Amino acid sequence: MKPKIFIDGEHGTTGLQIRARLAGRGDLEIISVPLERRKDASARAELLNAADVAILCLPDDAAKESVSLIENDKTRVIDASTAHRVADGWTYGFAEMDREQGKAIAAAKRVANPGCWPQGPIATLRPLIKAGLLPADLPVSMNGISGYSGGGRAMIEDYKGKGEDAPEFFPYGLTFQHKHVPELKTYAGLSRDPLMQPVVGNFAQGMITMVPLQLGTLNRVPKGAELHAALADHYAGIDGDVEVAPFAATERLPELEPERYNDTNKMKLYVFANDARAQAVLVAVYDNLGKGASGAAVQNLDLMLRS
Ligand SMILES: NC(=O)C1=CN([C@@H]2O[C@H](COP(=O)(O)OP(=O)(O)OC[C@H]3O[C@@H](n4cnc5c(N)ncnc54)[C@H](OP(=O)(O)O)[C@@H]3O)[C@@H](O)[C@H]2O)C=CC1
Ligand SMILES: CC(=O)N[C@@H](CCC(=O)OP(=O)(O)O)C(=O)O
Repeated sequence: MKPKIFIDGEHGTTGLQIRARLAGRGDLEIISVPLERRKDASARAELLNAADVAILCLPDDAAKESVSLIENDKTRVIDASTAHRVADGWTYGFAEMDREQGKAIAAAKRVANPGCWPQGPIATLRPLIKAGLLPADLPVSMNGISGYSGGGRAMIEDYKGKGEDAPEFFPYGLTFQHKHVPELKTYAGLSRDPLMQPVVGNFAQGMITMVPLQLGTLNRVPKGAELHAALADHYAGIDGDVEVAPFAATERLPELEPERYNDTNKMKLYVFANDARAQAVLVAVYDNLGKGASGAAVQNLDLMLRS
């Protein structure tokens, strides 16, 4: 029998992308709620309990409701919302973050799909902190730019409605309480709250995250080549969609543009450094709707179905 997959929120931005990525998959049976009944709890409960895997592409409160509607031991869940990312009993769905994380996801009943912003900084910081090259108590800031699809249907409609009048570069999160701070802190392995300074741009899809590092105050200042070697070593041992670019000193790199990996599940990491200044920047380029959401959800689904 083919595994039954229910995408709760299948008519929203993330849900539609997951549907598109699963279209033509003869190994799965997609079970579905009609558009007009998408918020009907009894219709969703029926499908949630019939599914082998339910993928939740909903606002946080609705995702929590969906989990509470599951009354059996069989239905496994991938939650794309922020609701369960640091919750007990949930496995964080970033398969490449550790050597064993893919196995943990494969065995899990409840998987929290990562947020788009934290994945890049986690991908770079976690291996470097684990390798002892950066201390856990390093004060970390991150910045970056995301396409407006990161804000879901409401933001997409807002940007499309404004057209040319939409801001090209719009910083937000200016109270420094972005909803991704807890998962970024937890999975990067930081002991202090990171400062997140996101920007949304006037383009639909794709993102870049950057973590600037002032290394001069550390007891032992790592060289750029050491940071790069530790990252390259981590990802060389892990099957997945994260790649580390060669270490190169360069003023500008044309491939550093946010839309570069759109419609893929790829994430590419870079280390830029100036040893004389004891400064470095860790960069990640990926698709907010790919590795940042729907692509990661499909990657996690495949891991879970193989177990
Ligand atoms: N967009 C992105 O880049 C990313 C999004 N996410 C997360 O994924 C989740 C979905 O986001 P996204 O797809 O962007 O959001 P959208 O707003 O585009 O889609 C959400 C969907 O859920 C429906 N919905 C809303 N409330 C309920 C409810 N109570 N019961 C059932 N369905 C409901 C919405 O219907 P209606 O539109 O009619 O309200 C809509 O179809 C969110 O938690 C988001 O934070 C995660 C990573 C990245
Ligand atoms: C551009 C934009 O607004 N992006 C969203 C993040 C999208 C995302 O990752 O959402 P979840 O954590 O809910 O899954 C934001 O910063 O709130």
